[in-house]
Amino acid sequence: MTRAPASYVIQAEQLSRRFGDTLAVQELDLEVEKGRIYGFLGPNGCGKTTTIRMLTGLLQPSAGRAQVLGFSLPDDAEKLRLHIGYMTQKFSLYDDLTILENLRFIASIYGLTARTQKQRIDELLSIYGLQAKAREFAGSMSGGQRQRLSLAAATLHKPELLFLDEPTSAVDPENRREFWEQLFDLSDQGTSILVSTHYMDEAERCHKLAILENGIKRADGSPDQLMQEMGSRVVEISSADLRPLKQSLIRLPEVISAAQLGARLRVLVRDSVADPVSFLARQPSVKPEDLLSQVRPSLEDVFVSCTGSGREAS
Ligand SMILES: Nc1ncnc2c1ncn2[C@@H]1O[C@H](COP(=O)(O)OP(=O)(O)OP(=O)(O)O)[C@@H](O)[C@H]1O
Repeated sequence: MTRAPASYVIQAEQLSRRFGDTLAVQELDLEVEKGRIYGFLGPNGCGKTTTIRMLTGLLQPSAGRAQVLGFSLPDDAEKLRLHIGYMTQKFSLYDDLTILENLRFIASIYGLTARTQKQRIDELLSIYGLQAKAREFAGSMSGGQRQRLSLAAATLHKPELLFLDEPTSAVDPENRREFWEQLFDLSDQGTSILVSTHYMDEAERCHKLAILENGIKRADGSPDQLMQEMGSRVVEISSADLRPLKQSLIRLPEVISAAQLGARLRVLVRDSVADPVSFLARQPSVKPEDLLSQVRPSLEDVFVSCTGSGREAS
């Protein structure tokens, strides 16, 4: 593989990883542009962490190659280390050190000089609202504070590329919103970010994303592009009796999924059906008084369309 052009911070080719009989990541091709926020969307166990660990150089791929910031992996993993930041799923700082001590410790690992260390730590404590807590033990912090400290630690050395593995799974919606504001600030300053999530609303905030299932990339592109190209259309039906309606529609080969949303049924119909509203209205289980309308797709619809996770007739 040739050296990655500067416009891409990650280029992976046929990257795979096997653990015994489990194929955690299968032949993944990936391109992440510089300065962008790129999302990995998928359920637990789909291979997000394994991919991130390979792209950070911490885990050897079973097959395939990647170039990250122009370094070839797995060979140049050690050289890559100082150029990236990695916020792991679990809080990986020391509970029995203070916030300040944690940051000083990380700064020393990155080899920052005493002067740069102090400057940078003061700056980060201020950006992430941790000054008042600086001398308290990390173990006494709230979920939101821990998350902000983890982000401060991961960005101490001003990495060009930041890997975040499900960074918001342990915090409330307000902290999640604030956290994303901070990610956009970093992105505006030129940091490229790869973030994994299983939240649709977070994936929708990314410039581009890949949808992963069972270690396989099912789709990738910008959220808008994925919604336009998802291969199905969305119809909502308001009806008095949604449960039996759902059971009957889900059996049709033209229907990808049917999900109840309050008093409406959201039905994904394959785009081989020219007029999905008339098609559904013709079904015997749909009553003349039911209201049908075609609506704009969401990222969740894209996810269901390309992973086939909506066919269970629950
Ligand atoms: N060290 C390991 N040894 C054996 N199997 C592993 C190992 N690491 C991951 N796996 C398996 O590989 C698959 C992908 O796991 P991975 O952690 O990458 O998924 P994930 O999408 O990050 O999910 P989660 O959010 O739960 O970590 C799973 O089936 C997992 O059990």
